[in-house]
Amino acid sequence: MITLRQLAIGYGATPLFPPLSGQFTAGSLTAVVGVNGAGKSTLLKTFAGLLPPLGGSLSFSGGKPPRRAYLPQQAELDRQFPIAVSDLVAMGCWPQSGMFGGMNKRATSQVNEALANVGMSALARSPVGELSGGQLQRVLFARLLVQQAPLILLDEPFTGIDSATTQILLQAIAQLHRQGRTVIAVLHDMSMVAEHFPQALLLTPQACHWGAAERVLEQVPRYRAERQPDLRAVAP
Ligand SMILES: Nc1ncnc2c1ncn2[C@@H]1O[C@H](COP(=O)(O)OP(=O)(O)OP(=O)(O)O)[C@@H](O)[C@H]1O
Repeated sequence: MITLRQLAIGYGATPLFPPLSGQFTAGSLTAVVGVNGAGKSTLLKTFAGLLPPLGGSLSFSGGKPPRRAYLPQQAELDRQFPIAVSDLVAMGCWPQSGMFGGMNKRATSQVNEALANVGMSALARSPVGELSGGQLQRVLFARLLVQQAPLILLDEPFTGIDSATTQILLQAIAQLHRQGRTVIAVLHDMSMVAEHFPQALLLTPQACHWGAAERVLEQVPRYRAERQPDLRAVAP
């Protein structure tokens, strides 16, 4: 679905990591990992069409970019915007209905279903400004669900989020995967990657590693070190 050919990204003349080539196949579920500043968010912004590549190319099957649902890091969102929870979620219907298309029955039931999926039905009429960080993240996920985009881009969706919300959002991601969406998520928790993500892409300034998550994670020193005690435990 997305083919990278010698893709170079960054903000100045120097790319953040070596040119990247490969493919995100349709329906794949990939975690993007790497240390702080490796370029994970920048890569996602490039996929979202918010930043042009410095070099190489990014192409999509079908010739043009598919509809993309992009969830940026929470810090980049304006919490003070005066809007109710259900209206924020309904904004996810705009790509299909148009901004002034109004909410038909189908869109309304999509919004209600998405809020139920993330356990937020009871707060549908609450102002967004009154939500906790975890509640806000659930609502933003509900907005993402109603977008029904074939390509989903998630930037650190679990950072600073309580464990109950994390479990709900992991289930929502698994559901998107079962529906055949292509999901690319920036993550910091390597155990979570190992458990829930079949594919991984590790970015470092020296080299990028891309493929089956268990093999890619072997390249992460911190993850290898954490697993050493387990390996010793099963050794004869
Ligand atoms: N708008 C910008 N202009 C110039 N440089 C930027 C800009 N945004 C980020 N950078 C720099 O680009 C590099 C990569 O940033 P990016 O946010 O993509 O890293 P990251 O891997 O997502 O890090 P983190 O895990 O801390 O979120 C960093 O050195 C950062 O300082």
